[in-house]
Amino acid sequence: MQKILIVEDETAISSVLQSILSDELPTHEFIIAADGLEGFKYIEKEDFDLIISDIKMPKVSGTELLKQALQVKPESTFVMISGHADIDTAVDCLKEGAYDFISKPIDINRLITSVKNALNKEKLAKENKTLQKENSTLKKKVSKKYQMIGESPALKKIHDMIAKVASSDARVLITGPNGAGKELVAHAIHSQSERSRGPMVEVNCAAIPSELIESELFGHVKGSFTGAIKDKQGKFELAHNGTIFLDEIGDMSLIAQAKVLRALQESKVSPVGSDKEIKVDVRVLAATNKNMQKEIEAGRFREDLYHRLSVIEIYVPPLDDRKEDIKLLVDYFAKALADEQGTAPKFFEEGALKSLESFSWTGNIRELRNIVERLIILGGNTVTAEDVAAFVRK
Ligand SMILES: Nc1ncnc2c1ncn2[C@@H]1O[C@H](COP(=O)(O)OP(=O)(O)OP(=O)(O)O)[C@@H](O)[C@H]1O
Repeated sequence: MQKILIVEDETAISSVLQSILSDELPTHEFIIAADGLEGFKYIEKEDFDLIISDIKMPKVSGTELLKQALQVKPESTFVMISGHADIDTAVDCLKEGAYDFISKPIDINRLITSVKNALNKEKLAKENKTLQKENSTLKKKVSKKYQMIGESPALKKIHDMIAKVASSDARVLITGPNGAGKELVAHAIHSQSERSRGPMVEVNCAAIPSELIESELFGHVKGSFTGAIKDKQGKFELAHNGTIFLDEIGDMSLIAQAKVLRALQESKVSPVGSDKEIKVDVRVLAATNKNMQKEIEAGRFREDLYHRLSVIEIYVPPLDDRKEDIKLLVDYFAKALADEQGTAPKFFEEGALKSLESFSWTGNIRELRNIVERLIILGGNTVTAEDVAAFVRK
């Protein structure tokens, strides 16, 4: 039940207020306090959805009550009641944080509107808080999904680099073989940066046909080419105030590279078929498994774009160069998979771990994760070296 506190020293007025408002708001509970002091005691003890307070009262005035209450309960919503003589004080109350004021003699319609609006505001504020909580839980879940496990010197160095670059807007090129964790690095940079409140938009440059990449990145207007049946926003625009992650940038066509270069130079994008330019504030992260020097020498990648993208370069080494992380990764994946399936995590015997460490992991961490999943499904309750020998062909 929603609760409203009426603080008023004139009992005639407080009972009229209560009677009018309880007709309008029959499901609300009303509590009356005879002065500011009593009102404050109630506020300390209970939470009210709305406090209606007279300004002029003996002992503690309405203004004082407002200040004190907002100190202990900053989210309280106040509607003040003022006499003709204290309109200025009423305006001051608004500056102090009151939601509204009503002057005496009280106009009933004005009172009801103000009270309903104030309650609505309170309801919206509560809903907003719940949404914020849900959002932070979701963010925590997402950041768990992108957790980077490992304590090898190589991984520690990567964590240090991420912490250093996250706070800046510098462009970062993340290099390393397939499945090594480049996407995780990109997510970690975004989530540790100021931009984490904004979007992170990922584009897999290798997966988009070259004739569509321009429209994908910069958007298009209806009718600009066959199939453009309506206006479409590009990924750069969608990433405004956030981060764009250009994955597999080494596979981007030279034509698209020229367009991206222009977007980076001017911080503006032009949708296909439009002469309009849209200003975007986007941090660019890119990743590739290609050797960029070779790509440049072969004329497949523009050197000027490479320099623009690689202000900072983070190299994620293959798993074979950090085998000391295998045990931690196996434990982590075993636990994550058990959580997903709602089962107890399986234990990997020392012998099983030793075998896994002896392999060469060309598919890197992605491959290790798949093998752990296979062993959990096919192996015994405890995964042994024999299980590894039986189910992993290396
Ligand atoms: N250090 C790590 N801790 C936990 N999981 C990891 C780690 N590194 C990679 N992974 C997991 O391995 C898989 C591959 O990682 P990711 O996609 O980041 O690699 P990538 O280098 O971007 O690969 P590709 O070049 O193929 O896109 C993902 O499921 C990722 O969550």
